Amino acid sequence: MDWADHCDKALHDAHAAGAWAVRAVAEVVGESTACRRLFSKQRARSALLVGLDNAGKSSILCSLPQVRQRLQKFARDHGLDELRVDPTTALQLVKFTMARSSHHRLHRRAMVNWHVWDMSGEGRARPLWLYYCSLVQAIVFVVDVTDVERIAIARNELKHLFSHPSTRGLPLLVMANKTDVTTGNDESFASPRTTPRRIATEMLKGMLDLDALQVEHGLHVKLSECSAETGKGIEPAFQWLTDHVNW
Ligand SMILES: Nc1nc2c(ncn2[C@@H]2O[C@H](COP(=O)(O)OP(=O)(O)OP(=O)(O)O)[C@@H](O)[C@H]2O)c(=O)[nH]1
Ligand SMILES: [Mg+2]
Repeated sequence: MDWADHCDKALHDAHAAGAWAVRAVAEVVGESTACRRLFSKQRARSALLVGLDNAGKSSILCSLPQVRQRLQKFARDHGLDELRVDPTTALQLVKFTMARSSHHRLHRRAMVNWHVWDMSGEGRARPLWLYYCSLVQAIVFVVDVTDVERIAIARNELKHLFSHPSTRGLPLLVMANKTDVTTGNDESFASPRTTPRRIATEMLKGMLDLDALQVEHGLHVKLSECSAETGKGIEPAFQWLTDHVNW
């Protein structure tokens, strides 16, 4: 029996016996790098964080507890009173770790080491999105729900991004950000009599053509409300991504 057969048989037997046996088998056959990779409880995965300028992409990352703690330490070490998020120039790479939920049979509480490419949303920097999308396993698209005037531009940019063959089948997390902003009339966009000031999340799905994108490109899509200002909805959204990224 050669090595590949040995691994196949070990996997088959382990599946039959239950997940605990897979771990035991992994220890026995763990000499092979390929096998170690197969059974490893950690994965490095990359995501592209995009959306129009001022949508709140960098603020969202900074409000993740894993990232915020590191930034606060940096601020303390450098005598800074407050952390300010400036518009991103071109791109920045932000790394953090998140555990997968325990529903995965073989890799309970497995860890994903996220490498998130936080891209500038400025018009002239958007062509970079297409270059970086071939390097990632997930896409996060941030929309500012108060930016009613530019929602059509956001939709076109999202569509353009998913015209790239590398994005096919990738999980897409759409974050409806700035939901903390009160407008006096939350559903105002639905009423032609009032000035539209905030997009209701249930309307965003249609406005971004998410159903069509999902069907056309075979995507896993999740639309999440959030606020980088209050931190609400950010962790659960990234938890979804961590659970749905290709293992
Ligand atoms: N009220 C409110 N303001 C927010 C929220 N998220 C971000 N902002 C503000 O929106 C502005 C833009 O935030 P950024 O995080 O720099 O936006 P960005 O998408 O990274 O922008 P670029 O890097 O230029 O593409 C900042 O003034 C933030 O303080 C939010 O959830 N609520
Ligand atoms: Mg930014």
